[in-house]
Amino acid sequence: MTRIDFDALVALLRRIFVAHGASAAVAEILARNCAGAERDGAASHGLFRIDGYVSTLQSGWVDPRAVPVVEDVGAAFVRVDAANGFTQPALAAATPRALAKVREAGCCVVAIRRSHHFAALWPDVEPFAEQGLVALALVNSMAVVVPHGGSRPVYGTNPMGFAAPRADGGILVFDQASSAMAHGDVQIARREGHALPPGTGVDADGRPTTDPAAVLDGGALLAFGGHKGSGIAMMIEIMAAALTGGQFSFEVDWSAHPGAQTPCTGQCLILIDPARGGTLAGFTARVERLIAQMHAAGQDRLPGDRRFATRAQTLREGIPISAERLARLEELALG
Ligand SMILES: NC(=O)C1=CN([C@@H]2O[C@H](COP(=O)(O)OP(=O)(O)OC[C@H]3O[C@@H](n4cnc5c(N)ncnc54)[C@H](OP(=O)(O)O)[C@@H]3O)[C@@H](O)[C@H]2O)C=CC1
Ligand SMILES: O=C([O-])C1=[NH+]CCC1
Repeated sequence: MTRIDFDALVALLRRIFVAHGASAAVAEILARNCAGAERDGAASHGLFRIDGYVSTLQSGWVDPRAVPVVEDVGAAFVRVDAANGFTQPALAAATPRALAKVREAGCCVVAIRRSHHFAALWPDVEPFAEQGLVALALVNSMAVVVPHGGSRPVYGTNPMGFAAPRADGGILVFDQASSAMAHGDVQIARREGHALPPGTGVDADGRPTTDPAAVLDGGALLAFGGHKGSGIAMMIEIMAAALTGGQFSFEVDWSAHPGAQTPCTGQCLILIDPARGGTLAGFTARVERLIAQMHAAGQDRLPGDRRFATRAQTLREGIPISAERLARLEELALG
């Protein structure tokens, strides 16, 4: 293992995206996003995803030069047509308008459609919480999750990311799939030869299995927490696809693009100015009171703590990377 500096990793990933057809603006956003996941130790959506991005770009399934179209459709509603590009550039394009609406109306819905999301959600919500806002992001993906009691996949792994400001200027963040495990982690388990915990998925015949290959090759994942997670996955389909005009996970059809891996669906963000419920200081004091009770009850760490600790360490010491992976990235950067 060696270590790479965050900025050097961003520069290397930027070269890979540009070499595979991305515009400079899209490459910059995706490179920061993916390097940020690796920096934070978010393995399922860091460098592990680069081969998937590249094979998707080579397949012609996504437009890496897409220019998103931002539509102002109400006092607190912004719609974005990502134009078959990646979601993060569409969100970046909508952000100034959305922030202006939050300042005016106290809240804003951002509804993004025709968008590819292949990443973690916390990068989508953290910047808003750092500006004193509460942010909730919902994304659907590709049909790999069986609805509770069903026998074939309908839902995506449908993550939700939530962030809120804290009293000390920090933020509280959670970000999780609504499946028992993220699809990326099942792929990592197969690569590393690990069994899955019982209750993660079923094989092609609908039988419970702990074999990641059986889940990935014709099987499916289960929602976390039985019917409760299944209900959340359903809600996310409605918010990220029905509300935005994006595709449901079961509508994603990339069969004409062998190698494609990025689901083209939709994303919904809800931004709220907590000061409208009183004052920002009052809100953050209430958040701290809740956190104090959680700690007092024995919760030893908050969601986000592991990532923030990893981030602090890797920014200090560099991001660990194997020589083999670094060589592979250098090779991909040549196009
Ligand atoms: N784009 C897409 O379509 C999809 C993306 N994803 C992404 O995959 C990533 C991983 O998802 P998933 O595997 O479900 O996430 P995890 O189960 O690893 O973590 C979910 C959340 O719980 C927190 N957490 C974990 N363990 C504890 C603990 N013991 N006590 C308190 N909090 C804890 C994590 O904080 P911490 O981060 O600090 O560990 C995180 O905020 C997410 O970033 C998600 O957005 C998933 C599905 C689809
Ligand atoms: O890990 C996951 O479940 C996914 N990540 C991007 C699409 C689905």
